Amino acid sequence: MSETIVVLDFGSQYSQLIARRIRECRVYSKIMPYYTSAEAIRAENPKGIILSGGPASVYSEHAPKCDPAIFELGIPVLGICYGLQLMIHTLGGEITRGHAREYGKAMLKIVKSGNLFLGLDGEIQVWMSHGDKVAKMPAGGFEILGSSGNTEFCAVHMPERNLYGIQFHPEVVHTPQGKTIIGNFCKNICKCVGDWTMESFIEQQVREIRAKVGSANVILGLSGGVDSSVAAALIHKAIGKQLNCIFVNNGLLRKNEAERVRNLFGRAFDMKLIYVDATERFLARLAGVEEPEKKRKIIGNEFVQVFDDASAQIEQAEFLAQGTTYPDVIESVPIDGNPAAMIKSHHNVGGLPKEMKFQLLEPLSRLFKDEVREVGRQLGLPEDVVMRQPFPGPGLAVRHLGAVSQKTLDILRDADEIVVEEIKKAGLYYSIWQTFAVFLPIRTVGVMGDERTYDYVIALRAVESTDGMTADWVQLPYDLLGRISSRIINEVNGVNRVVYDITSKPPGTIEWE
Ligand SMILES: Nc1ncnc2c1ncn2[C@@H]1O[C@H](COP(=O)(O)OP(=O)(O)OP(=O)(O)O)[C@@H](O)[C@H]1O
Ligand SMILES: O=c1[nH]c(=O)c2[nH+]cn([C@@H]3O[C@H](COP(=O)(O)O)[C@@H](O)[C@H]3O)c2[nH]1
Ligand SMILES: NC(=O)CC[C@H](N)C(=O)O
Ligand SMILES: [Mg+2]
Repeated sequence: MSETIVVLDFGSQYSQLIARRIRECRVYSKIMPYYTSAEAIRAENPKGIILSGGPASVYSEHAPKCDPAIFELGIPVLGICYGLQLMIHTLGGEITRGHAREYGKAMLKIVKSGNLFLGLDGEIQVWMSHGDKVAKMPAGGFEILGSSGNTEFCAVHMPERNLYGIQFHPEVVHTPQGKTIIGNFCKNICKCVGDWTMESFIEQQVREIRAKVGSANVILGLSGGVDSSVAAALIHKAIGKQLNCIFVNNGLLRKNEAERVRNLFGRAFDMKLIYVDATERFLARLAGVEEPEKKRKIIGNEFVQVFDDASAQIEQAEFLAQGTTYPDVIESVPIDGNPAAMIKSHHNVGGLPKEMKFQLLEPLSRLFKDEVREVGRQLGLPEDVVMRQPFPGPGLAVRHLGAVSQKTLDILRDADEIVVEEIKKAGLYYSIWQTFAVFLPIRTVGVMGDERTYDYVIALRAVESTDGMTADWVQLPYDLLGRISSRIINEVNGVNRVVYDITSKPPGTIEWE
């Protein structure tokens, strides 16, 4: 088992960031909801516990509280912001609404470095985001490690039980020494050696996959995207020919994608790859269908059927492997209850047919995306696979407004390829979340070579995002936009106008359907 630090989540927007910072110190981190019992936490055998921040106030009626026995486990605890306030409140101190709220940069004066601020002294810049403050410390036991202009008890320590609390956020980049502070907690205080590396992860997973699967067969839906590709490479390393990948060409893939995936995985990786060309099936079902949700439902259902048919040929297929990653499985704790309304139905092959009785194999379910990419690299996947931009399961259908046809999908494929080529040439592909072309089934008048044209419109979309939940349009350089536009109009038959989408999310969504 890897050394573990548990992050108790009180609904902070930064809980995942805390977990990632710990992993940057080569220590495995696990996020657990705030109501997890001290027993269940102890069962993880953690070297330390971090209490996250959170939107609530400890003195309010429905404030999320942790099991107070956590402070008696003999395991070091670091409370951050709400976590500090809760620790102090639980141990008999007093939290009140501060006179001045503190958001943004502040200076922390370190009065005692101790183990937490080892290597730091004097004044350091920290980032704050709070309205409550510690008004009174519990009687006895605590010492002050640092104060800011507004906050006397900004960093505190109880030596007897190895408890620490800080009012600022070390996990955000605006606390420049934050990494040192989290590193000090992991190494000096929790005594972790830091042996969580992707090499050790791969070795451990290979052993576990072999033990779990035995002599059975595994099937995996391979899309060519990052997650399923890395999962395939990892499982293949463990069980070789017992892995059966099913790659479905739904007729909605990018240009040359089918060939690329077959070459890489079938030939270069020598994987058992079942290639199903279901183009006709999909396009026949989609013929004349304009409504976006209807298109999505048809594609989802058809995927399941094709997958079901293909997997029926595989003997002793007891496991279904998926590229599920950590953000997919973290139990989110809704503190103020904000039920996200259904905007569009995202499709995965994950919606399995009911009759299939598979056990799931999800070897990446503890990793963040950047760790998944590192595993892919270590397994020898090329950079253009591990660094791909996300591509939606329903493919080009949600980037082609209205009813799709072979002819107009080809127009979109050609335009899309030019966009990706030019963005790569400009060195921007890997720093932008997504860049793509959208086909608009409307025609406008133009003039080419003195002749009137009446052709389709392509819209360009480029967005920055960290998780796809919110996004901002990218201010691409005008000359780059110009190059893309003239290449599309010159090289793609049927298009005579290119427009740029300058809508953020919200109010827009990233895909147009
Ligand atoms: N054309 C396809 N053939 C087979 N399986 C597919 C196909 N498209 C999607 N899938 C399955 O659906 C899952 C979810 O798709 P999703 O796009 O979320 O992940 P991904 O393609 O693996 O990675 P990424 O998020 O980087 O695109 C994939 O992991 C894969 O198992
Ligand atoms: O696997 C997927 N299946 C889907 O059905 C799907 N629809 C959208 N996306 C991707 O999700 C992110 C957010 O997209 P939207 O703002 O359009 O909802 C963006 O990254 C989209 O590309 C999908 N991914
Ligand atoms: N970021 C936080 O954890 C905020 C804690 C608490 N809600 C406050 O305003 O002080
Ligand atoms: Mg994908």
